[in-house]
Amino acid sequence: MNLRFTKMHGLGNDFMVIDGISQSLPENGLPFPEDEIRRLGSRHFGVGFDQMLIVQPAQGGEADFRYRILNADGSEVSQCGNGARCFARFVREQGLTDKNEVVVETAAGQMTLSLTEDDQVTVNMGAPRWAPQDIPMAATEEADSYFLVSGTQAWEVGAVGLGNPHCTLLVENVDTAPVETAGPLLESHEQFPERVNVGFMQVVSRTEVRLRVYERGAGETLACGSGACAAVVIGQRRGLLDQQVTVHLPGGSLQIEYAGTGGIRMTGPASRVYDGTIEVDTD
Ligand SMILES: N[C@@H](CCC[C@H](N)C(=O)O)C(=O)O
Repeated sequence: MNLRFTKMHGLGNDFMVIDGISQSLPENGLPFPEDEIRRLGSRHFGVGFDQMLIVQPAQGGEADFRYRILNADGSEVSQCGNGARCFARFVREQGLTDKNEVVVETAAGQMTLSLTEDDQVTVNMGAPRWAPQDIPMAATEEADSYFLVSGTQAWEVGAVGLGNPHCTLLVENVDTAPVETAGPLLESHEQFPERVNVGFMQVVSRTEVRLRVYERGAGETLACGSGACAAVVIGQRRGLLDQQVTVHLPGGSLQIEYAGTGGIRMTGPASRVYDGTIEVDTD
């Protein structure tokens, strides 16, 4: 069987997007087994992506759609900020909706996505969850920062749940931050039972930061939307940042706004790269 897909990206965080509304998928909603997702995610042996996104009909309530997110290592997760913007553009361009405001359900709950006239997408990412059990993280009580120890190394991080787990370290300069070495150690640190996305944030001013993210299940990406939201609310909690912050990532910039209550708003672009077809083994 042939399956159509669209390659998209949000600031270089790239996705293989599959329309599971106009194409029929297996009963579990997943067109590929985990090892095949890993192969397709490979930049040498497959399509190459950070995450695969699967668009499905909503299961109920007031949502317009449901979408599922799979990391390049095949693990299924509940939140993806850049993916949400690409998802919104995808359902409009595929003609699956004519709405400019789309409500989508994910395993993390409902989100509202708004397509703006200047071709940007704003996502209400929901409220930050600080309680350790909601991140989830092993810690006796909620704190502004936590010390994580691994062997002879220790790091001070802020941690927050946004439907997926994040921790963020403050660094002097993101260009020289130990992303390739500390990233994997912290991603699977024992205090994060579901692993964690690891952000390295350089505060430039109260309204501007630079950020690199070592993503759970994907390694360092050119941008991480939920990581940008996490870094901003962690910086705000420490009194370092204002309500509106521009986050510069290797792939480009996002605008993040959080007033201390309600949801975090993230605004940025979403781009289509190409449409393709792939043969799926149905045996
Ligand atoms: N790139 C994403 C986050 C994707 C999921 C993440 N790797 C996880 O495992 O939680 C974003 O833009 O938020």
